[in-house]
Amino acid sequence: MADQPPTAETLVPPFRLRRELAAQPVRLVVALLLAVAATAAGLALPLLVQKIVGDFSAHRSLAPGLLMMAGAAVGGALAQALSGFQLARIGERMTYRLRVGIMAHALRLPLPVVRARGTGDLAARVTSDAQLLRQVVEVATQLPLAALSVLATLGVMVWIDWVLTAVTVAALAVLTVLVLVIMRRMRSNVSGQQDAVGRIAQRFTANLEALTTIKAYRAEPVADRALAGDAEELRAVSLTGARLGALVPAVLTLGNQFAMIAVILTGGARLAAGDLEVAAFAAFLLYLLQTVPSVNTLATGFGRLQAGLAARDRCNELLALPLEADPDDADRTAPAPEPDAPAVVFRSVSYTHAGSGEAALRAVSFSVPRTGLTAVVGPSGAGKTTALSLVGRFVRPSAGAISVLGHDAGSWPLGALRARMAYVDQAFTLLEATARENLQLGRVGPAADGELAEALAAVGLAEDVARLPQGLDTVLGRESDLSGGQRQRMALARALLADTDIVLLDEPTSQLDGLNELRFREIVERLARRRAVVVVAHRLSTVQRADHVIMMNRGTVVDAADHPTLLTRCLPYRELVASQAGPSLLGGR
Ligand SMILES: Nc1ncnc2c1ncn2[C@@H]1O[C@H](COP(=O)(O)OP(=O)(O)OP(=O)(O)O)[C@@H](O)[C@H]1O
Repeated sequence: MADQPPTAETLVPPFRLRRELAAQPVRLVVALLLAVAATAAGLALPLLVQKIVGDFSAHRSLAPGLLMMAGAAVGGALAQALSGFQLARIGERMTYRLRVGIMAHALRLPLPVVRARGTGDLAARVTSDAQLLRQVVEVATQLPLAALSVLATLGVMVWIDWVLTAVTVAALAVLTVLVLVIMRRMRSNVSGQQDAVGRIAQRFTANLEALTTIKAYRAEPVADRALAGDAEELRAVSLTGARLGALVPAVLTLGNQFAMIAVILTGGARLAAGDLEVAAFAAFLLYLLQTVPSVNTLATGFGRLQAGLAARDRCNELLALPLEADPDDADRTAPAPEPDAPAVVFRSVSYTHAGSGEAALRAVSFSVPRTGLTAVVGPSGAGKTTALSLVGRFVRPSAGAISVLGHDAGSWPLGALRARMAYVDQAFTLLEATARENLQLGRVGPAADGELAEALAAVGLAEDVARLPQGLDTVLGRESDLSGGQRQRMALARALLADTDIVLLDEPTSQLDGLNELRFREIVERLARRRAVVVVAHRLSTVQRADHVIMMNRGTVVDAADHPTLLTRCLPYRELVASQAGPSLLGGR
């Protein structure tokens, strides 16, 4: 069903890190055990060094100690690599689920929300935010292990010499406080950086989409300036982040040096006093050196965790946006169309576009018969496209009621409502998919080749499609594209094949030549014999043949009747027709 996300594997919002990590328990436990083994091998090394130094002093054989050391080193490295790979698999699965989940969610958001957010910004969540979140998997497992390693090392160090350990702990405590203060500020900075990335992506995508116009008007410098402004914003916020980030290794180095000097001075004094042996001091120093990477992992890991959590919040903010379908849609069954009810009825419908101060439709009422051609006419900005959007429930009325096939539009599950309609928009949009796939959008089952050929012939596209490099299986949109008029006819063929009760056509003849306009009229007349065809029309040739004409102006319905009646009784309609056709056409059909 069209309203369902693509696979059972997809995410149920909100995105929860712990749930994702726990989704593959065996793999996670194996990864953790391998990481523990690698850490243990690392911890054993200084003890083995201590043993070798002791064996050397006591003139015992060094071979067993050296063999054990080599085994611990190689085994530890192997365990670390395997653990990393298992974690990567968990991370990739999680990122896959997040990406698919975000994309599925974004496709199901209301159109005005998607427009307001911008395509580039939404794309940034799937690309850079998901990537940032990906690294959290390693970090989330590295952090406890690093903490464990530091604690275990400290334990062994206490066992070797508690005084030196106390000195080390004091130095590390100062270090930790400083790093934590920096990390807290990094999270909000990462969020700011990702917002800025989204803004750049948004403007860049919009500019690429408008590239023909930009080139035609030599507007590259204007676009450059705006893009450079966005890039500058990102640079500024990233620099603040870089300043914070650069502080971390500096503080770490300082802290480590401080700890080392304090330990060497204290250890030297204790050696001189005879309270510490050389072998124990050597082992202690090795352990101290070994805590350095773990402490570094802890500090940088917290930084990456903050970045990942900021990205998670941004992803969850998107996933929390309500979908356009009602939450109970899945549980509702579609009503059966009332046999004698009109196709569409508007009762006092008003609508104001988000962000617009003025209503696009004001208390609009009209009815579209179950079969026949209904033309919606009126000057530019009258509200014709808005009315069509309300029928398709791309937007919902601010006031009033819309009924479709005898039932309140709200009582239809969204997917079932749209399955009753074919829609040809002003842009004659084609998906980046094969001609065959484009033609079959909205169909429940695949169409046979004969059926496709018939639809293409009806719109005069059979030869054009045959000339494509792979015919019906040519991917449209990039190298192989169609002309504006061909796209328009493709969209019409799609509407023909969809076989729905209602066909909504928004200015479908604007790019058709004389012959194809004639074809279009024939198709519309054929369709209108069995279905309700609503055409937003500017061309008189379409309007004159309509069974029913709805005249709109400034968001209201001025009058509705057939063409001859409107000509006689509706002055704005007469004026509209006269402005397009001249007085000679005012005579009627
Ligand atoms: N996305 C939008 N956001 C804000 N206002 C909008 C939006 N789309 C349309 N409008 C406004 O709503 C009003 C009706 O627009 P609509 O596109 O429905 O008119 P129309 O009759 O189809 O015009 P045209 O014949 O020029 O296509 C206009 O004043 C327009 O400026």
